[in-house]
Amino acid sequence: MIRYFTAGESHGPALSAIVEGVPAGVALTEADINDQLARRQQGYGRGGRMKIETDRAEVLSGVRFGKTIGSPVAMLIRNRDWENWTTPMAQFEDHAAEVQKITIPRPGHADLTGFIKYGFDDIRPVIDRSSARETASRVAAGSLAKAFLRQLGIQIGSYISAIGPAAEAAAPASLQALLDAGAESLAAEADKSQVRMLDAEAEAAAIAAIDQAKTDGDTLGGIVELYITGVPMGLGSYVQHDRRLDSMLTAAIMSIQAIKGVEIGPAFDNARKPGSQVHDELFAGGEKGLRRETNRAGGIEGSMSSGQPIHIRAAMKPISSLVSPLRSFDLATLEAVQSRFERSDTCAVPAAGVVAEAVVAPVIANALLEKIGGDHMSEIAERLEAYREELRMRFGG
Ligand SMILES: Cc1cc2nc3c(=O)[nH]c(=O)nc-3n(C[C@H](O)[C@H](O)[C@H](O)COP(=O)(O)O)c2cc1C
Ligand SMILES: C=C(O[C@@H]1CC(C(=O)O)=C[C@@H](OP(=O)(O)O)[C@H]1O)C(=O)O
Repeated sequence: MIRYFTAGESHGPALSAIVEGVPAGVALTEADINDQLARRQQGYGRGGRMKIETDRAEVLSGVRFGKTIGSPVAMLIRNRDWENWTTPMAQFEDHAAEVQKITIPRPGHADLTGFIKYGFDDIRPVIDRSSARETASRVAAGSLAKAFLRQLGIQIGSYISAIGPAAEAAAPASLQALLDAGAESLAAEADKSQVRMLDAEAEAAAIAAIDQAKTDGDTLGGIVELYITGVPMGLGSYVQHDRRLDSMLTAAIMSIQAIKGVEIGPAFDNARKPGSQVHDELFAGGEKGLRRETNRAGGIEGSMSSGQPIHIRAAMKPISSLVSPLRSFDLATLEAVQSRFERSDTCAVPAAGVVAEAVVAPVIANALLEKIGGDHMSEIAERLEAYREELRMRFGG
């Protein structure tokens, strides 16, 4: 079972991750990790920090001769910005007297509640750990599970269907072909766009909306579309609440900073339709084998993978650090004041898509390992192939 922890402050010396339980024998290159980190840094509307950082993971353990060895993988991602923060974020020297305390919380961020919960007199430590800078560690961790899954024919990819107030773009005509080629083809296509959109008109509208938000000192959210292809039938289970694949996947995505809604397939649209227009009819036999000809369930039935692409949609709220201030108050004096601005992205929805890909990878990897077991790659690949073959023998395809 893959488990991981992250550590690191946004303006501390480095971020880190320890990933435990990656099977042995997973082929791994530095690019498998660093390309994902670079993708996470992209996106129109990101702030000044992304010009400072060029995230790269230093792998400290768990890999030998380009393959995992089953032991924990420790990774370090240095913060280039640290050199500008050695005084306000000093670990052992006490600079409290020289560093101005931050006492005005931003509405919508973790500032107010974190300050009170942890008993601080300065919001800085809240800002530094609640920051989505932490998602660089999660993307590094997820890239290991992604590599493991890729080598078993399971791919994860995402694109963005909405940014800001413009109507959500309908799924493009090319979507099915991209999914047939594997969800990483979908992601590669999305990565060609600065906003990771597949529709040229929607892309132009999103860029214009981000420019307008920037001019207005405002921020934007949007919608991530995530797909996982090649998932065999039967991962997860209906028998116990904590084994439900949909609940594990949505919890992982909901754990991403600023994600406030998650649905499997078009769940909210389905809720307004009769069952006859929602449920995917079942077919078997012939060259196509076991199948459904629609995928309105988003690839999950009975909390188990159905064998179809898993489709998850996630809503990201607008960034909460606004140049044009909102009303707040000073925690030191309780005086009503305007919120203060902290360097920030205007929109980070494209990056959130990359993070979503990373956080679901260990969930799928663990559900697969639970189903077929195995400690090393060839054992796992053999067992998965035997399972797929058994289904083909029984149902065709
Ligand atoms: C990739 C990414 C980048 C983000 N960048 C910013 C940012 O620059 N400024 C900001 O205020 N919030 C940013 N956020 C969102 C905050 O981290 C988040 O709103 C905050 O931690 C409070 O948590 P919550 O929104 O989940 O309640 C970003 C989120 C993600 C996923
Ligand atoms: C640093 C990253 O994102 C940060 C997420 C973030 C927040 O509040 O979540 C606030 C900003 O931090 P800073 O004040 O250092 O510019 C973003 O840049 C990153 O994604 O690597």
